[in-house]
Amino acid sequence: MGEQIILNIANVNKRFGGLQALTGVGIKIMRGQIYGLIGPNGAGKTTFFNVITGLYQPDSGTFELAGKPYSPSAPHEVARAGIARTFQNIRLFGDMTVLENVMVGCHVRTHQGVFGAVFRHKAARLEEAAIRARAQELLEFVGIGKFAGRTARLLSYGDQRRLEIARALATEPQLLALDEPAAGMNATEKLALRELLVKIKQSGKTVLLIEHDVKLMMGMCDRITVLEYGKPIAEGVPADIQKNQAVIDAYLGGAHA
Ligand SMILES: Nc1ncnc2c1ncn2[C@@H]1O[C@H](COP(=O)(O)OP(=O)(O)OP(=O)(O)O)[C@@H](O)[C@H]1O
Repeated sequence: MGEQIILNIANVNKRFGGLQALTGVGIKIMRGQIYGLIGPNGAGKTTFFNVITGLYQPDSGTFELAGKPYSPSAPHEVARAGIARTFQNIRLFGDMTVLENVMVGCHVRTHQGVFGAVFRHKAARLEEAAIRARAQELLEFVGIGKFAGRTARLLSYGDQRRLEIARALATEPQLLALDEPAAGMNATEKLALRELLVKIKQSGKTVLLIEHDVKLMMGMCDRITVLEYGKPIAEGVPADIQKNQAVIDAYLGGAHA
């Protein structure tokens, strides 16, 4: 089986008024990789992520998902193309149950959609049962199956992040994009997150993530791109990134430590 490029983005430029936030940024991710985006504060990581996922309009750039051009013109277009994302600040339906949160994600890919579910035709009822089972399966997969009936906002912080990941997986994405999934986690939760991401990779999914914890990234990513002041300064396997002088300088630079 040959390697397949799942995400191929080139030459992204993005300006905010007088600030050139991204200059000639690109990324090439192979299917089944965990791919990391790192860089000091203000390097442009979130901006690049927001461009990829349709939240910000780029000034230029080419975008391909699984060999097909996709338009990052709006978040729903990107979701339909097959990129699911999570956010730095957790965005769950806090008053719904844990299971229902994942079921919402499943509905993105079903025939009946939300209206079918509301009007409860027979076909919709059958599909609803299948969705419920699939949602439960995803909760087991991310390790929070026993909390299915709990109100989402009552989950611990780490488990809410797991729930977000389950909900994103429910849309059956080609690419899972995670914005700082370890933010606010303690060391134990971080290790558990790393295990989960490796498991997701082993299930055949591709993951792109931004993360500030460089050590965590080095131990988990297949490849890493480093941004500084909106420009790519290094790309490669963690062992090479760690030794790269430009990367070391960027992190030790102090101005944005
Ligand atoms: N909506 C916006 N309007 C104007 N400037 C912005 C906007 N979003 C980001 N910027 C600027 O673009 C630059 C890159 O910011 P960005 O948030 O992408 O960096 P980052 O690498 O994600 O940083 P951090 O690690 O702190 O999250 C910064 O100088 C920031 O102030």
